Amino acid sequence: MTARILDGKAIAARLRAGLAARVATLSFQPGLRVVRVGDDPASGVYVRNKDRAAAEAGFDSATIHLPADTTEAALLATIARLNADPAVDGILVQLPLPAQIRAEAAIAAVDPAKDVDGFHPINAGRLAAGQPGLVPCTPRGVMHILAESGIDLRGARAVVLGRSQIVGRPMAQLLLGADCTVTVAHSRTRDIAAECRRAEVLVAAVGRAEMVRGDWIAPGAVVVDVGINRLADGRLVGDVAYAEALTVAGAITPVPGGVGPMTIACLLENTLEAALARRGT
Ligand SMILES: Nc1nc2c(c(=O)[nH]1)N[C@@H](CN(C=O)c1ccc(C(=O)N[C@@H](CCC(=O)O)C(=O)O)cc1)CN2
Repeated sequence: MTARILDGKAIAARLRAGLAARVATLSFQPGLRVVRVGDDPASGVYVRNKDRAAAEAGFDSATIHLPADTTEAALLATIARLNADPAVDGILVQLPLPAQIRAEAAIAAVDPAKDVDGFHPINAGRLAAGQPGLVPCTPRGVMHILAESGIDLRGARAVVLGRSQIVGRPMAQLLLGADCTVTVAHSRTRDIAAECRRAEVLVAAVGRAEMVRGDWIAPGAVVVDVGINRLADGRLVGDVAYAEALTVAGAITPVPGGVGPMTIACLLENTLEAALARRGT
């Protein structure tokens, strides 16, 4: 058996085209500002890709690039200025941040109505309470892939591997909201492989290259690989050993070309939503 490949790149392209068509009907351009601090090379690529995707879809997008020695107070002042700017609908602080800045302080400084990353505690709380709010882009992208691929989640046993604020926890909330029975497995879980083997839907978000082996996967399971790990030889791999998983899973997202492109498409979706809500349209 070879798993069906869930083509996130194609789904993201369709989502972006749909968003561009909606933006073209508006009397204003939704405004997005991405704040990058320092010179992390991977962040440079992601920020450029976000900026380009936003501009292509008709958003008013710009990156604010601050030096690596920026203080936390200076970053918070930049965020405060963007919070107060009526032309700005969405603010995103690219992670990781340099060591002298607490990510949680930067996240909490963003106006929740402009928090297009969905990381602010107010938006995280809304998601946990089942209330509408801005949802983190990567988990939102995973839900789009599953929906577009016709995967029935009602009553499914889902295992989320990883408990980060950015992916694991919101992912679990979204799957719960879609009527899955959800287990969150993490570094202290006693037998991770056994938990994964129980999954009909397995979402791997641990940030460890190829940690999930083929024999951790139940035959026919849907495997969503959120990991993006650059190996020493330059290859990009996920958290799942892809070649092994292909022979066991029923469906799988590749890396690259799976969840990653959805993160950027959902950032645009969040920005449009924030703009429509803020401007009362
Ligand atoms: N403020 C945020 N910081 C970070 C987030 C985030 O959602 N908000 N997520 C990641 C990085 N990220 C977006 O910022 C991101 C990572 C990867 C991709 C992507 O499209 N990956 C491609 C491969 C790209 C490559 O060749 O390197 C793929 O998977 O096909 C998009 C966005 C951490 N920081």
